[in-house]
Amino acid sequence: MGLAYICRPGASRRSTDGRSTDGGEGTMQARAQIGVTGLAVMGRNLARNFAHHGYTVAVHNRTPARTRELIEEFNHEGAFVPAESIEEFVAALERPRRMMIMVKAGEATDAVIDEFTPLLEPGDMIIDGGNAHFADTRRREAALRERGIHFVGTGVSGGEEGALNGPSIMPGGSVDAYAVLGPMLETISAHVDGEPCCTHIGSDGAGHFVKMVHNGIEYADMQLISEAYDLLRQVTDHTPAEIAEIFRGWNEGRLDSYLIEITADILAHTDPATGQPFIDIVADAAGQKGTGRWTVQTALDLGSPVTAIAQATFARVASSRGELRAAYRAMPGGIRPPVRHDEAARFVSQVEHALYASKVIAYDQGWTMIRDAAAEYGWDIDLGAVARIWRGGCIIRAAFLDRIRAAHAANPGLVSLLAEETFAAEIADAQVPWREVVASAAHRGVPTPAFSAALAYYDTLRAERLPAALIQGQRDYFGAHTYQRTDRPGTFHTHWAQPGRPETEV
Ligand SMILES: NC(=O)C1=CN([C@@H]2O[C@H](COP(=O)(O)OP(=O)(O)OC[C@H]3O[C@@H](n4cnc5c(N)ncnc54)[C@H](OP(=O)(O)O)[C@@H]3O)[C@@H](O)[C@H]2O)C=CC1
Ligand SMILES: O=C(CO)[C@H](O)[C@H](O)COP(=O)(O)O
Repeated sequence: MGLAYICRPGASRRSTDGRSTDGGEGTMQARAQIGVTGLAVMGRNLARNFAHHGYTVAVHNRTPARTRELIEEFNHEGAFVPAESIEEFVAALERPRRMMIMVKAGEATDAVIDEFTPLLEPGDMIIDGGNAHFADTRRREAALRERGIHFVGTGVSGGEEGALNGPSIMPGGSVDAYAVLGPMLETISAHVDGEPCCTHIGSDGAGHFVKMVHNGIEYADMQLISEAYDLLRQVTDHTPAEIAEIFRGWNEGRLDSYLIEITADILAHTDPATGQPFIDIVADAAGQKGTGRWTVQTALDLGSPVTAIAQATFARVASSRGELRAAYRAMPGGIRPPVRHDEAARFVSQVEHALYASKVIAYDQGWTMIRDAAAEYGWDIDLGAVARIWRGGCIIRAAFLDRIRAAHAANPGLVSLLAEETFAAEIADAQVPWREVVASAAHRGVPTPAFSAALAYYDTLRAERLPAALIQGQRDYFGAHTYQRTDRPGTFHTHWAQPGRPETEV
């Protein structure tokens, strides 16, 4: 037997924005302002979040047991309309229907869209809150637009806790759809300084693109923090608990962020089974679901040089290649001893500089990629607003995002954070310790792929002249691929095999 139209007594009177305001009318034919299908950790908590904000929420899951569990555990929290069939679910939604899909990204999303679409009507809205690839979102949006259905690919970040208490939300899709959905999504999002961590990112796949880059930056930030930990562990004699305290201190300053905060907690944790530091009993092979990999693949297509994000992604892959690590393990490593105890404090300060500078570079790379995609796909993305909505709710929330927001607000054409004077001054100030840390890591055989990539990126972009000239010469030599000259316009080829190596303009 289906469960639809059973709802918590008392949720039928609406405030002016459509939210339920009171109770007292008993069981009724429910009309939900929003529906959520897919009730695993994210969908379940987003449904509860909508309900906590006064919306009547239709809930559905392929396996009905999850729907029943939600109702058993949380029905008292708000107005839910449980549905065991897709027909019941669709019938429970007010028109235009607003349904959110929170299922495993990929084939499952297509399966759910195919199942539900025949039951929908022009003007209805499907919000895909999963971590979909933006190209899939563009395809789905175009197909559903043909049928008059709005498809709103929406990035959601914040994990289980954020979904419940306020995530960062990155909706794409049409302006018309956002006019209807925006107020609801903004209401359930995190808020910082009274502003919602939700904004319309741009048309079709822009929301999922920006969420993908968020995750790419997340990979870089996590790798940089992990490298900082590893340096403090291997180059000084600090214990994990002492390093936790160092991170707690950093969290009071310019590195203030969710990821630094949880890092301190993780490092301070003792494994109850062994009494060992938790960090020492976790296998050192990093997993991934794929959004970092998509970021790197897409960056190559766009020509966006996201080197720190790429190294962070490859570092996860390398950590999981046990057979390769076994083959390299016996090779010689560092050529310098750890720093002396009395030098440790100085080294800790240098690592803080290196971490901050590398982090600025990684975020800058992410913004470059978003700008490149906006140009490629015709998305009108407000780069300052992206920083604004990442200040709360999401995994990379950090105090310094407010400065990125302010930098873009002051200069909407900002090409790089290093073109903004306070960031430029900080990075200039950090460059000596940053170089010393990377050199120190190399001397001691501590792997710092993301620190090193960020520093190399900085040196690449500030260089007056790059060895790319030699690459052009090589390409012309073996493949007649031509080159440009520095002294006059045109495209040239040198006939390398001919006597006198004459040059022709092509
Ligand atoms: N977990 C996280 O921290 C975050 C996740 N996301 C994204 O949110 C989405 C949901 O994530 P999460 O809650 O972790 O759940 P999962 O990604 O683990 O997906 C499980 C859900 O997908 C449903 N599902 C799987 N295949 C199908 C199918 N063919 N047809 C219908 N339903 C199907 C499952 O239904 P059933 O119960 O019947 O198996 C279940 O409800 C994903 O796209 C994820 O990438 C986004 C941000 C953070
Ligand atoms: O989207 C998220 C947060 O923003 C998820 O936490 C993300 O799926 C984690 O990615 P991975 O498993 O690849 O580390």
